[in-house]
Amino acid sequence: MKLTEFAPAKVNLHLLVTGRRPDGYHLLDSLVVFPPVGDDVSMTIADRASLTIAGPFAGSLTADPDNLILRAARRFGDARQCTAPYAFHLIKSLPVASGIGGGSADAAAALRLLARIWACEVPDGLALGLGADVPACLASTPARMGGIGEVLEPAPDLPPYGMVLVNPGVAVSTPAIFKARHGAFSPPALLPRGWNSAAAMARDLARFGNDLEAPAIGLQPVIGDALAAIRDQPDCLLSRMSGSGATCFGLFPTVAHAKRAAIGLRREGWWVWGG
Ligand SMILES: C[C@](O)(CO)[C@H](O)COP(=O)(O)OP(=O)(O)OC[C@H]1O[C@@H](n2ccc(N)nc2=O)[C@H](O)[C@@H]1O
Ligand SMILES: Nc1ncnc2c1ncn2[C@@H]1O[C@H](COP(=O)(O)OP(=O)(O)OP(=O)(O)O)[C@@H](O)[C@H]1O
Repeated sequence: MKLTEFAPAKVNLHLLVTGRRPDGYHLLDSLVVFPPVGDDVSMTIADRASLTIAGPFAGSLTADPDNLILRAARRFGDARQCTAPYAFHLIKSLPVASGIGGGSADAAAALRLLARIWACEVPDGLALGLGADVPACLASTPARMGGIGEVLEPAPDLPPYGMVLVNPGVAVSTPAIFKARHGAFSPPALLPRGWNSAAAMARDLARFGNDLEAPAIGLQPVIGDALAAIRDQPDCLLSRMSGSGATCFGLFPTVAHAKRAAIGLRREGWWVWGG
């Protein structure tokens, strides 16, 4: 029997660093959404745990025991005092270390697969122990993220909108970006209960940026080029970086506008999606 879970990208529509815990982790306020682009994780019964990887970004990863999928399976097995003798297969369609939570999404998909086959809930705290983005990716529904990533509240009602994602071909280390961030902390965003148009949503989000964008551009200036290229597309309502970068997104009035913009954004070495 083969079970499959889609592991959608996570996009931070805004990302404010609101404080720092004594252990060094940062407190965040973010609105996260999960566009319909991502990896696929499947699982079959086997003699022992294993992982194979295919897909456009398979070459950026090794299927070693440190892979977040195998880490997630081990942790879940340990929590249930059993092993997880499953063969996982990952189709890696998202760029690696790119601010859209690909590894977190894969780990969350592995947890969902095991929860399905074991007919149980994922134990409290297990997702967060794998990474700050894993709790949000476990649910993979729009959410307002707080704490270091573990506080998840319902997102405002979202209107229909189009989105492009652009990764300018550079991998970015999340700890390095947090370390490069200096200055005051931001207050959390004040957002309405919902928006009835993409333009209204973009207008409000324009007031709250991504506090990691400037440090990321400092380390990888090509991120600034990606943001400018998105902004230059017809009908672009807002362009920002997601997470710790380097992937940037643009908001558009409709999916059709976003798909058109994605065609205009194609560059050698860039990964582009629109939908
Ligand atoms: C920037 C975001 O993408 C926003 O959604 C996430 O907070 C990052 O989540 P993630 O990649 O799952 O992060 P983790 O693997 O838990 O942490 C990597 C490193 O990022 C830093 N980190 C991460 C999350 C957080 N709230 N504060 C931090 O300071 C820490 O140095 C940590 O050692
Ligand atoms: N299945 C996986 N997919 C991607 N990266 C993985 C995976 N397993 C382990 N990793 C490692 O995790 C690190 C972060 O990768 P990931 O793609 O999740 O970063 P990210 O998109 O910047 O995440 P975030 O938005 O949560 O900061 C990489 O250095 C990568 O080698």
